Amino acid sequence: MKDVDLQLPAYKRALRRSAASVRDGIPPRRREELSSLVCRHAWRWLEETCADSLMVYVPFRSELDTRPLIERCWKEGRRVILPRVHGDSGKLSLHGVESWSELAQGMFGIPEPAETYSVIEEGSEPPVVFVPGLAFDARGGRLGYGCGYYDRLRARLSGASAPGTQRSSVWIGLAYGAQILPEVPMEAHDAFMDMLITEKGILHCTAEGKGIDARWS
Ligand SMILES: Nc1nc2c(c(=O)[nH]1)N(C=O)[C@@H](CNc1ccc(C(=O)N[C@@H](CCC(=O)O)C(=O)O)cc1)CN2
Ligand SMILES: Nc1ncnc2c1ncn2[C@@H]1O[C@H](COP(=O)(O)OP(=O)(O)OP(=O)(O)O)[C@@H](O)[C@H]1O
Repeated sequence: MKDVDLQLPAYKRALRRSAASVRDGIPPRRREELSSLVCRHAWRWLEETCADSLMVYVPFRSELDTRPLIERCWKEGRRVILPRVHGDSGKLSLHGVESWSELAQGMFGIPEPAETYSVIEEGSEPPVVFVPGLAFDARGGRLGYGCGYYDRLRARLSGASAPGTQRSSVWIGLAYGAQILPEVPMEAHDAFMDMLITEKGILHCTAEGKGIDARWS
């Protein structure tokens, strides 16, 4: 094992702590304004795509608030899919949800659908996945809470497409601009995002992640 391998977990832990405190430091009213802008950008993008279903998350702690986007999707007849955490297997199950009343506090205090509720079968997963995170970079690098739920989901969805074909789902990180860092450390199992949406607009991620300020639309 190389020195860098030994140091990476500690570096990721420190980065998680500092990214969480940056996010917590955005005043609640400002978080609400920024979230509303991000949801508008996300909806604008969704209107241009023909995806009739999408996976999204319900926010907890100081995360970007996706609730305006979820309500817009319900109003306009797009299918909203939410994850449920399975702490024992480390898996996320996916569920179609049509109103807030279908959710209850799950593990970590996140509002989640019930275990048996409108389960999305493996192999018919959503074409669009909106992803939470502590920090992102312009390559599409992402730092989560460190349990690998979204990395495992990504591996599962990739495996579901036929060998030799391109992955069919688009992964989009939703974040405040303050969460975009010059570089987030990525390991072999970490899933890259295809796009990021912040209050500045939409960024199509590239492996080089260069020219970040010029590429928001
Ligand atoms: N809104 C939302 N839903 C989500 C996620 C998310 O990031 N945001 N997830 C994204 O994966 C999954 C939940 N993942 C989570 C993983 C860890 C912790 C957590 O509280 N971790 C502790 C540290 C635990 C440890 O170090 O062992 C902490 O942060 O204090 C919370 C949620 C699924 N649903
Ligand atoms: N495809 C996978 N199969 C099995 N284990 C995985 C897979 N992807 C990630 N993991 C495991 O998940 C753990 C957490 O990974 P990492 O530190 O990258 O989390 P994260 O991406 O920041 O968090 P999260 O996705 O929960 O928000 C690691 O121990 C890793 O080995």
